[in-house]
Amino acid sequence: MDISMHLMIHLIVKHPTLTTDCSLVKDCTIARSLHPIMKRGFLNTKRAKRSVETRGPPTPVKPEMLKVKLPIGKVDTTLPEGYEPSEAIVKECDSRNMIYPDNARLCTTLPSQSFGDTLADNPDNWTECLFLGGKQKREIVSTPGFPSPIPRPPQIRHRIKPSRFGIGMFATRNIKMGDLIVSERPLLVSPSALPPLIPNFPKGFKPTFLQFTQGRMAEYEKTLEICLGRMLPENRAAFLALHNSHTEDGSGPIFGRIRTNGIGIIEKTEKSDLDAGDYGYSAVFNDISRINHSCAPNAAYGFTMSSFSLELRAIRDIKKDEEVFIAYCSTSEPTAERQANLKSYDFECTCSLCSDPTSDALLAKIKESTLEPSVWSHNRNLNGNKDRMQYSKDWMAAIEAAGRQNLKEYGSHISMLIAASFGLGRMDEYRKYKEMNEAWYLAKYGQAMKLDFF
Ligand SMILES: C[S@@+](CC[C@H](N)C(=O)[O-])C[C@H]1O[C@@H](n2cnc3c(N)ncnc32)[C@H](O)[C@@H]1O
Repeated sequence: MDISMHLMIHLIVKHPTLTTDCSLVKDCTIARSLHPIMKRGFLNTKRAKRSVETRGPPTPVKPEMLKVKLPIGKVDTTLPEGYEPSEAIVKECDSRNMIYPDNARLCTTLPSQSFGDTLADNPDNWTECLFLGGKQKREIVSTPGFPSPIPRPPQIRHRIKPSRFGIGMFATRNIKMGDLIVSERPLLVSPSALPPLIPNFPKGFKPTFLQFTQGRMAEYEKTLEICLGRMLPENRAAFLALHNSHTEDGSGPIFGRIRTNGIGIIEKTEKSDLDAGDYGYSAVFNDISRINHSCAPNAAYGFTMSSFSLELRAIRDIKKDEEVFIAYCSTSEPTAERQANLKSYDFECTCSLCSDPTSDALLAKIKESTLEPSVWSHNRNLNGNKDRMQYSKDWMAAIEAAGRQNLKEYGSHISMLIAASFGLGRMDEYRKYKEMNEAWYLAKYGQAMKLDFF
């Protein structure tokens, strides 16, 4: 008997539901029991009787209670006496299944993984995904080319090691703007917002908004435990080794790490409401989640659906041994707004911009610099094009001196230089700015955004 036959018999014995044509790790859906435990004989136990007595059916909830304002910092995390998160009812399904009800909480592994596969079999790794409904899985799996191998730089260009801010990522060689630093498949993808899980508080208990949110987070943690339980042990250990800046606000250890390390990869489709399937999704990574924040970052990222990986690229040239930074918040906001947006990460930013009192005034001028209509108007006049070139070169130099190449205005000035150099027939400069433009766009928006110019 050959080794693959041995393996198959072993798998079928170990996983009796497995048939020879279905060796893939199964999906599962997660529902909730109204009561904490649902085992044979459950209703005869003391705990169950108490539960049946004290818990009613979930009470209707006012929509404002479901608004996603998560606590940060140190808050009162006590939950009412008698409350326990509901037990999850897990139902396995064939991982080739694509149709799931909109309200299903679906755990699936992408790309599909075979039973017994190890990271040596697939160094590109797998992602454990929690989706609300089947829409995201259908969209991802039907992406042309999915699952393509993750792109790799020609040599390893990053290292994870201690930094001023805990652990961080560092460049192991000089990296040019636009170059790939690393691409990585997430360990976990899950909804960016808290799903609408209503806690079953004891009958008659009227929770405050904070208590209600604490209950929702406790319920959600149970779901996340199931996702984590499906991971390869190495991936689970890597996830749990990540930093958690939400240890005192009631987020569980898994949700806390998602809040600390998650990077938005799938936008929600509707801005205003959070129907199932319209949730945005965020991803947590082994290496990329170690990158610290700067408001003047030297790297940016884009998610590529076909390889299901995040591509991290240099948004400006990076020197060997320099720390790699991304921005955790929008960098086109003034300092006070940025600091407020960073509160949930539990640190005060001390980057070169946050510590420079003149940086907000310069930011306002940079934004205005691309709004000037005379700069953009079609200009065949030779002097006009010369003026435009000088204007954009000066602004690019100012933006570079501030290390703010990640601002979209930097890209606008490169585009302006392409047009003006073309108008002046300066083809060497034209080619130089066109190359720069390609590198910058790739870093800023990833593979998804390709710009055709001239
Ligand atoms: C996504 S983790 C980054 C990796 C983290 N340094 C680690 O040790 O794993 C985010 C956390 O890193 C720290 N951090 C990131 N950027 C920082 C900065 N600019 N200043 C201070 N702390 C920072 C904060 O503790 C933040 O909650």
